[in-house]
Amino acid sequence: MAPPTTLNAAPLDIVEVNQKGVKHQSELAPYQSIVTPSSISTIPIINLHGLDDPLTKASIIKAIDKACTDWGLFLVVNHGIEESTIEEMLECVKAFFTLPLEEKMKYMARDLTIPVDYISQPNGTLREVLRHQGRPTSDEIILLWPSKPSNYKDAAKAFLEATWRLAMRLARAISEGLGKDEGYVEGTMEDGFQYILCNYYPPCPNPQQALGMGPHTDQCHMVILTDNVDGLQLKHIGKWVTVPNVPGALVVFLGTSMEKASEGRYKAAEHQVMVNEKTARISLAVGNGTEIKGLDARLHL
Ligand SMILES: O=C(O)CCC(=O)C(=O)O
Ligand SMILES: [Fe+2]
Repeated sequence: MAPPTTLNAAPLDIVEVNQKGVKHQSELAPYQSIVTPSSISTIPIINLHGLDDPLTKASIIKAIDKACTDWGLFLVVNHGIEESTIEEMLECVKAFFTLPLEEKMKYMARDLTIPVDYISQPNGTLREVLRHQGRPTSDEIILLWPSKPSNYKDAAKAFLEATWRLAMRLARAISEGLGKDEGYVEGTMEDGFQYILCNYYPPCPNPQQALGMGPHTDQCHMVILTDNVDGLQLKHIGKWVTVPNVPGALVVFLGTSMEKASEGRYKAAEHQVMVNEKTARISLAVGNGTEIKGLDARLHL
């Protein structure tokens, strides 16, 4: 068996980021002074193959603990979610956002009791977002999810269930990395809440002058995210670092309740989103956390 590996992403230095079309720091607006020129700034990519093998588990747990401590964000490969499950969900979400506006508007929540919502251009951004609960769920809730494209409900159910299983595996690994019982974090997620934000960012002719989403942290234990192109940025030691879109990898980052569960050892990842001049970007951000009930759950979306 191959030893577990903690691969390092290519250094996010100015040259590499420039090759991706982002301008030099001095040409950017202040909030986009983003580039970390140091080659030591490499976002960890953790290979989860071997996480269930007693021989290799400890070193993977150590790598996860280090990534959580140093970054609050890491990429995972061999994460156990089928490529086809992710692809189908991305395709469904893309198809949803290409529907006519009046069709999408059917999902605008009329009141706070409805656990599905579509918003066009929140806070003056160009973004569109479809968001809904993944857990707890029921046939009645799933009925409210988009009916177009026709496979949306099945694709979302499969994707969200697989994502929750991955969140549980990571919760166990994180607990051990914290020196606690394996079930420490998982125990707080027994009747846990899960939500998905499907974000669509159209191309923007002046990407230097706009942000897809401003700086924030998310209120959950961990977000598991996939996208079709770079755009997500993490604040790391005072600088914005672009999180690379690595084929086959998922992004994992910590939310505010994990900061609390870790008694401050880990920090919630502050992040923002850049827009792209040429390419529309879709991201699926799945928040996984503790139980949240009733109206609070709806407000949390
Ligand atoms: O689009 C992204 O990469 C991040 C989205 C995000 O931060 C969110 O939905 O809370
Ligand atoms: Fe976020």
